[in-house]
Amino acid sequence: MKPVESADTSPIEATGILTQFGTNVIHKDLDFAITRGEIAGLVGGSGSGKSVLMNTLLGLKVPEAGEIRYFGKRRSDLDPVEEMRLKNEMGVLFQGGALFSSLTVRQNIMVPMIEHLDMSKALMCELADMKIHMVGLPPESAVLYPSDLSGGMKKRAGLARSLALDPQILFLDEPTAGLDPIGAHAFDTLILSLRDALDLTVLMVTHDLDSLYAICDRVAVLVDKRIAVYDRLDVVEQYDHAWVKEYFGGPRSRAALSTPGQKVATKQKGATPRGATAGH
Ligand SMILES: Nc1ncnc2c1ncn2[C@@H]1O[C@H](COP(=O)(O)OP(=O)(O)OP(=O)(O)O)[C@@H](O)[C@H]1O
Repeated sequence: MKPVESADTSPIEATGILTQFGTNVIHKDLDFAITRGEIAGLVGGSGSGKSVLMNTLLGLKVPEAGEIRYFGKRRSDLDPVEEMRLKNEMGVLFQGGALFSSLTVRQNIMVPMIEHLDMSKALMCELADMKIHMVGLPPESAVLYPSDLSGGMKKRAGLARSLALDPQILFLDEPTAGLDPIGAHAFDTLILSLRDALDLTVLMVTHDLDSLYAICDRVAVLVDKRIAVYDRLDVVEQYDHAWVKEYFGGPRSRAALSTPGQKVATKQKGATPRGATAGH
């Protein structure tokens, strides 16, 4: 399912983005392009517009100006079939998992399948159970309801649903929020292994410094309504901006860098210990 892909084009490239609500300008002259196969972190102060940017890249909010290309093509140039396929290429894990409380885990995962795939229910069940296995949930969780799940299990169930249609791009909104350090570390490891196994491109909005250091190839900083810097963390840390200095030079960042603990085996820049819970 790679209809709009061309080998060396960015899965998502946004240029000159302007978004606003009434007179409240959220992004101005914002440029951002994700490289295929990377895990990109997106950080910024509270209210800086990270979620709005994610929604804009997902196509849920139309920018007032600027252009977003998906695999090199403008959304407005896609025909209805390509548009539908593009939607299926983007999986999203919203904060809290956003599971339907009246459906079991398996049924939750089947929701996008029923909407978009033409196959038997039996096959969908089988696929849903594969996703359950993929995210490290026990098989018996298939018939549990969200209220029966722990916070970490809910995240995994949400992740399984976001993978239901085998997307190429995965959007994660605060995936480790609310998890204890051990659960968060396990989730980081899962994201990394899924990226490698499924050749995913991942955009992760997070306040979790440990996650940033553990699994992100590059980190984008959203300040002053635009992406001020988007690079490896060792470069971002040195970026000359007051918010960046405070965020990456503050006590929590130092804790993330120095606390002994587990490491996520990663192909990128040295993995970083997860110790104190980070956030801001
Ligand atoms: N539907 C909306 N209508 C009006 N204003 C909105 C809407 N959605 C978001 N905003 C505003 O856009 C700005 C950015 O919000 P956004 O949720 O993207 O911030 P954020 O960086 O994700 O913050 P946080 O880290 O606290 O979650 C805020 O000022 C918010 O009030």
